[in-house]
Amino acid sequence: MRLIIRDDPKAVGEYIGNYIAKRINDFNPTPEKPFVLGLPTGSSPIPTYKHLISLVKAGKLSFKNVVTFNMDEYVGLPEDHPESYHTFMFREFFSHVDIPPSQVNILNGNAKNLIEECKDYEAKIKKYGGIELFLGGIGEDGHIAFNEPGSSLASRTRIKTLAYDTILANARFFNNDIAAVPRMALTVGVATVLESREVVVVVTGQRKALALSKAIEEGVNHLWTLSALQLHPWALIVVDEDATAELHVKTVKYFKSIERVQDEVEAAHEALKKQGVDEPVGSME
Ligand SMILES: N[C@@H]1[C@@H](O)[C@H](O)[C@@H](COP(=O)(O)O)O[C@@H]1O
Repeated sequence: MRLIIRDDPKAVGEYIGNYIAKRINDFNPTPEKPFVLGLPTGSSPIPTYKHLISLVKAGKLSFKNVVTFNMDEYVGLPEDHPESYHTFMFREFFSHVDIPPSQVNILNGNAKNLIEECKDYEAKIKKYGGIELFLGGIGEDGHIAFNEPGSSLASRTRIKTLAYDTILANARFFNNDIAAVPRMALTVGVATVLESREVVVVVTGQRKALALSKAIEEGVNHLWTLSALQLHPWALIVVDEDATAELHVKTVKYFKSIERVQDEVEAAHEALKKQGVDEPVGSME
């Protein structure tokens, strides 16, 4: 796992935006072989979306041959509700880039059969050959997507009851009316995320600091589902200074030293890929 520390959320967004753009451009996607990208909602990825939009507007990136799968959606919230993840994604991102809407996949939290909806979502991801890069965010309790504390680390896309902490945290999007926050969501599982070839997670703000330290300084633990990333061979967490507040100084120093040789790692990874070796370089993980 690598940890990249930047000064503030804007710099984090620029870093991740450039990173994703490079991955997509290097992949050289076509209609027959699209780049499959997993995406999150939340305030943390907004600077990344802003930067990706600016790259598209500058002609440096295109989403024409990108297929996206979103991480999660509330159950029972109308699709056109201002706080549905459908609305969020089109408002913050999809409406500003050149992705054909038919290539956007978001779980339908109003499906008649929610279990089938989840199964079909997993099947569709498989049909596309899996997710190339999953971008994620985390909750204050360390959840990735809506994989709340105690979620199975082998979980797949499913219906999930939201933790009270998450309902409280998300009340800010519903005029601070706790009763208005949906109690359930559909979410990809921890295993769905771990199965993607690469995972990039954005963590910004001091309120995420405890979750970050639990996830990277302690063991793999279903109470902090982000910690499952320790099992992924090609994981990157990009954070701002505020999010490092609970980390040991030696942890921060270690990851900063790793960053210094990151370019070499990237170059080695690329060289291996060119030789047809799929496994990413593991020495820096
Ligand atoms: N289900 C979403 C998560 O996928 C997201 O990571 C989290 C963080 O949101 P924010 O970035 O606004 O803190 O919010 C919700 O819980």
